[in-house]
Amino acid sequence: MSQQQTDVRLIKLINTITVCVSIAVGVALPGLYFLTKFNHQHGEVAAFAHIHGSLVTNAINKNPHMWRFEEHKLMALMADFSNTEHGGVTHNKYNSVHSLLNLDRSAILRNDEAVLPWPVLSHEVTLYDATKPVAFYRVEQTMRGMMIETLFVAGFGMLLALLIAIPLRTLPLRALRQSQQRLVHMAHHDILTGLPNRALLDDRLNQAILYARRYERQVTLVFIDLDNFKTINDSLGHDIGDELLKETAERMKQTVRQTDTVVRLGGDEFVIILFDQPEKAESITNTLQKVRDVIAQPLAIGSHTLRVTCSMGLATYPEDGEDVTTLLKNADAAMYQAKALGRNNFQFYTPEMNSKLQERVFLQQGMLDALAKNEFVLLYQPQVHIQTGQIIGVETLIRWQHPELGLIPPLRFIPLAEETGMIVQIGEWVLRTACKQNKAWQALGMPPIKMSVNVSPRQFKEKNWALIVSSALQESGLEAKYLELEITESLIMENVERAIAVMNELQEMGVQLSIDDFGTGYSSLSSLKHFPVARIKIDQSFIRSLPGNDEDQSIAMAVIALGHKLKLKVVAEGVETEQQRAFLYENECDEMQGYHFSKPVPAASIEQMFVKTIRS
Ligand SMILES: Nc1nc2c(ncn2[C@@H]2O[C@H](COP(=O)(O)O[C@H]3[C@@H](O)[C@H](n4cnc5c(=O)[nH]c(N)nc54)O[C@@H]3COP(=O)(O)O)[C@@H](O)[C@H]2O)c(=O)[nH]1
Repeated sequence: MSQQQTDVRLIKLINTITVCVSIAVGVALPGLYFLTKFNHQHGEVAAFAHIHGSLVTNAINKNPHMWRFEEHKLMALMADFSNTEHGGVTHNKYNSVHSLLNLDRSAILRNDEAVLPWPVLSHEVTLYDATKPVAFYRVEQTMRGMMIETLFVAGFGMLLALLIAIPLRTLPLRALRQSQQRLVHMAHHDILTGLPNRALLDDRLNQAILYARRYERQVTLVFIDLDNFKTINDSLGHDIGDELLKETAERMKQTVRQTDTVVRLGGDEFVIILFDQPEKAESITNTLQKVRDVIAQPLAIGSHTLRVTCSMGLATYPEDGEDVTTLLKNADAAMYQAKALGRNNFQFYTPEMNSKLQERVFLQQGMLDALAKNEFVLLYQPQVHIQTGQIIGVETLIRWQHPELGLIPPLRFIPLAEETGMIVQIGEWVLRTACKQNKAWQALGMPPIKMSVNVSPRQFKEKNWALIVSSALQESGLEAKYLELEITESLIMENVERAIAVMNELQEMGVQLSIDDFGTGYSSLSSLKHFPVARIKIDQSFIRSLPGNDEDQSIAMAVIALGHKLKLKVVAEGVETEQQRAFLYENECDEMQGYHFSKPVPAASIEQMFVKTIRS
């Protein structure tokens, strides 16, 4: 049954109850009053008739032949009884007419000649001489007074019924109306922020498009996604995340015009409909800048001061789409482009963006069963001891052998896997395969080397991550000391305490840890000494311009010195030239990895490298 039908039924029920209660009060009250009064008066009249009747019967019995002639005496008796208290019975306030009647019911005596006002209540008793009926005694009383009183009570009853009926009907109807309004509001608004939701977005955007079509104006749809919301939500909890969303929503609302609509699509995704735009880019840019600035303002929640940025994508009617679905799809594509371009910026939609989004969807769907179809492959890049030139380990690097797109590099699908959570399964597969491969190399008689595996933030946050690592080691039979997990600096900095706890757990298992991309993640140098890591990897961006660039020289030398002071091994990434190798050799960097020695290669190539090394 629809909500509308239920409501109609409820209204009918409320009306019926109101009518029933009104009738009960308005009719039953005077009815009850009348019945009580009637019974009382009827009883009184009957009592009078019996008492008087017995007195007259006494007179008859005393003087069986003469009582008919004792008119005065009987009259006095009747008058007496009709106006005074007698025998414990108080006389009724309504006048009574007492009559002594013949057997043919013609009057012998009557105490009052006045005609009693209608309606009249009467009671008759038969008078006997011995056992023989000789007369009747009748008492009559008017019910007029009682009827008038009943009318007053009826009037009062109706007033009371009205007083009850008004709130009885209006209160539940008001509550019903309020609940209907609440339901309608809930159906069109987001509960957390109070902003319009997707359903209302369709309606408002349609209206805006119709208006723009008629007056030859434009409508711009801005798709907004908060950049680092997920990290905040995961690390500080949902309550803080909710507060952040509420405040961000309020800030956006305050920034745009009242005719514009801010919508929450869900999660950390918002949409703004910029209504009635004169032209496309220029005037909008100011608004977008304001929205971006207002979102980026620091926000104090509890003891935390939070900063979020946002990525925005824009699609404009009519140029980028003429209906709600197309505009939304294109603004979404533009937003993804903004994300891909480093976040915290806005992008206007271009048709090429859709092909990127299509690829994204295509990859996302393909990734779901790529594991089952065995489409992922691992390459291994040697890590070399700079002083001896010996391979001391390899870094595991994934590739996706796509049946249609060919070999896909990790940067095209790992961020997507990270976003969708698929990285957890993929990462586990990489870990297990890498451990088995290293053990297989050992079984082939190769000298034991260290196998480095990249750990993504999402994987590291898994509650049972350490357990997965231990199970991969057990399953492969690889000793923990031959496994190294590479964790990025920014991952550690997301939640330093937890990262240290997990790293300690892994270190206790005997697994080695290294900090990847060192120098790019703003880790505080003081906290570095608490990280249970064995190695730091200088990011390739600092190696690329060596030895020519003075600043990169200083950074590389500083990282090497810092690492050695903390008793850590230092590895240089992305070493491509002999000059770079020489610089690192002179500055006592411990290990290196890069195209200068070898690109990432399949497992068989690593085996051949070892065979060559042994032969030479
Ligand atoms: N979570 C996981 N991340 C992974 C995994 N496999 C790879 N990745 C990450 O993807 C990023 C890109 O990797 P890739 O394209 O494989 O690039 C690596 C090397 O090929 C490249 N490299 C190495 N030497 C050189 C060089 O001399 N020049 C040059 N231009 N590039 C070089 O560097 C990448 C290795 O980077 P890093 O991991 O920082 O050591 C990359 O971030 C991978 O981490 C995976 O299984 N899981």
